[in-house]
This record gives sequence, structure tokens and C-alpha cells, in this order.
Amino acid sequence: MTSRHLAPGTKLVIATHNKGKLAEFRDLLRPYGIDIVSAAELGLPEPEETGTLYAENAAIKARAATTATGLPAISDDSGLAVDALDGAPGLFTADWAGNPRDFDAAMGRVNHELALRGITTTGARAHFVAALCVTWPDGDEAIFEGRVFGTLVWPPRGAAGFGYDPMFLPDGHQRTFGEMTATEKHGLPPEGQGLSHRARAFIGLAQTLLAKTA
Ligand SMILES: O=c1nc[nH]c2c1ncn2[C@H]1C[C@H](O)[C@@H](COP(=O)(O)OP(=O)(O)OP(=O)(O)O)O1
Ligand SMILES: [Mg+2]
Repeated sequence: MTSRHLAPGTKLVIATHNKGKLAEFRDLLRPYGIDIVSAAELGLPEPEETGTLYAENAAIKARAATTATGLPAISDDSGLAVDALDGAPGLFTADWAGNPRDFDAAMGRVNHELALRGITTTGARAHFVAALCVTWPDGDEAIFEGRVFGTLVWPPRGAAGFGYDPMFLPDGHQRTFGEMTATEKHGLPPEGQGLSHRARAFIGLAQTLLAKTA
């Protein structure tokens, strides 16, 4: 585990081309006074995600950004695992949305694959996973993981968030991630203990690497 700190004023690359994730990281990092820029904004290419684990893909993305810029980077590799689909789409969650991304089609495919197995989508068990990787210019790196369990709903509900948010209902809640504000989806202290997979992973990262300035 690194003892390094992302000090206020540090320039940090968010190694993503996903605008929804970037918006969440901007929000999560706002209290820490860190100057962030995304890989997409820097015009960096999207590295091939050839890993067999979320943590591996996260490391590939963060290392590519640090190598290209000489700056520390944070990446996120995440996905939705549906129990009745043996964990699919899992590592292929982004791929199910095609290129360019179409998440209505991706959610439709989840619904369709469940229907093929005779399973009702509403109530089907699922969870989101996120692995965040921080890489430093000297090659040091650290991984933080988070997950959130819940059920699917069909039809999807809500227009907030991104990706598969409108079809995911976290356990203990009445509204999908698509019906929550960003703050509710994060569910961070002092109001909550961390709700989304990304926010739960971020808590570990923040405790280890960030000093609160506001
Ligand atoms: O909170 C979430 N709410 C809804 N959907 C989500 C979430 N978190 C991940 N997801 C889905 C959509 C995303 O496309 C895929 C991850 O794929 P993943 O490769 O990690 O991200 P990506 O290709 O969209 O962006 P990038 O690799 O540039 O960071 O899982
Ligand atoms: Mg990706």
C-alpha cells in the first residue's frame, strides 16, 4: 500500500472516456482541492481492456494515462453482474452497449437474455462492481474496490446518472440509480456509509490518499 498523498493543488488525470464517470469523479473529488483533467479531454487514446479482472483493466487504463502524461492518474473499471446470467455482462458491460454506446439497447439486451431463460427482469438479483486504480509517475500503484447489491427493474426508471442506472434498484431503496441525484447515488458520509460501487471504492481511496481541504 502506498503512503503517498494526493495533496491539494495536485494535477491528476481521470483515466476515462466515459462522461458519466467523469462527472461522478468531479463530484467526489470536489472537497479535496485537486485539479483534474480527463484522458478524453487530453486526447489520449482508449487503451485496450485486455484484463480478466476489473482490477487489471483499471490498472491498464491508469498506467496508460500516467505513462502518457507523467502525472498521477485514477481510473475506474466497472460492470454490472446479473446472477441469473452467470455474472454477465460483467467485464463486458461496456461492450454490450456497442460503439457508439447505446445503453437503452444494452439494458434491452439484459432484459432479453433474462427472458430467454424464462426469468422476469424485475426482481432479478444483480450487483455493480468498481475497481479504482491510482498510478504514480514512479510506477507505484494502488487498487480500491467497491460493490453494491440490488435488483433489476423493467422497464427502466429515471433519466439521471448514466449507463445501466435506470434498471438498477439498490437494496433497501425505493428508487433506481436513474431516479437518484448524484449525491444520493454516492450516499457518502455523513448522510450515508457509501452507496454506489464507485463511491464505496472511493471511500477507501480517500482514506488512503486524500486530505480533506473543505
Ligand atoms: O455507476 C454506474 N451506473 C450505471 N452503469 C455503470 C456504472 N458503472 C459502470 N457502469 C456500466 C456502464 C459502463 O460503460 C460499464 C463500465 O465499463 P468500463 O470499461 O469500466 O467503462 P467505459 O468503457 O464506459 O469508460 P472507460 O473505460 O473509458 O472508463 O459499466
Ligand atoms: Mg472501457
